Amino acid sequence: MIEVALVKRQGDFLLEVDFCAPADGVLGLVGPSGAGKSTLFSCLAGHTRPDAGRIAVQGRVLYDSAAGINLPPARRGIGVIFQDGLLFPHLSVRRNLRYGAPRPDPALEAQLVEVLALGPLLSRRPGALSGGERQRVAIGRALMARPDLLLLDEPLSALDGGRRDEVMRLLEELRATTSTPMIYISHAAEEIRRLADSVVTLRGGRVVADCAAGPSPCGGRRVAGAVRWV
Ligand SMILES: Nc1ncnc2c1ncn2[C@@H]1O[C@H](COP(=O)(O)OP(=O)(O)OP(=O)(O)O)[C@@H](O)[C@H]1O
Repeated sequence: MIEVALVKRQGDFLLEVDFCAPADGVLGLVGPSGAGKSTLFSCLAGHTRPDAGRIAVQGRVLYDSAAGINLPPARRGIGVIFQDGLLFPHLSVRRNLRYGAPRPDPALEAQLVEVLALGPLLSRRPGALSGGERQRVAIGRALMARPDLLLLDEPLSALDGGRRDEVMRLLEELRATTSTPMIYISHAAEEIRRLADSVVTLRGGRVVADCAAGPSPCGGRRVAGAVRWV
């Protein structure tokens, strides 16, 4: 279960959300520009400290203002992937991948190289990769840490049509083959339709309960009405 209840003020903007979602599959996070998606992501990843609230993933508390808990990003077990697949430019693909792992993990590395088709790229540096290839490496590096949760912030938006489709197919394959839950921000309805198992819609810093609810994964304790099971 992914449990999120938090308040964060930024200037005139107030993010105030309270929802839960199953910790498997893909949760789509959608909403118009300025709705607070990136702010919520940043709070989940630990880059922004909420004013109050609680965040837990699989029962593990990452942030709890009442209990004085605020784990730093590196201890949250969360992998983050941004639009432009930030990689270390001076390291080879192989070393970028290994950088993600807290300790050597040859079995996982081999699996990811296979699934992400990185074999021919391993000795290249990021400057010699296409956008889609860079994004595949970024996904691999995040997964090398065996995260409890993967956050993807518009991972396809910097890619052209062909590359976008290539990485989308890969994400579909990952959803089917790994047990790592993902939260996926996108403006593209098509991406959400293909990838997301459930959806949270943000508007003006709040979760909008605009869809019929299925059974609540947390016993109706939270605003299950805000989560649409697609
Ligand atoms: N440091 C800041 N200080 C004041 N306001 C901020 C700050 N950072 C973001 N905001 C405001 O918070 C609101 C939410 O921004 P956020 O980036 O989370 O939205 P978003 O849904 O991710 O938008 P987009 O889809 O355009 O990326 C916006 O109104 C933004 O102007």
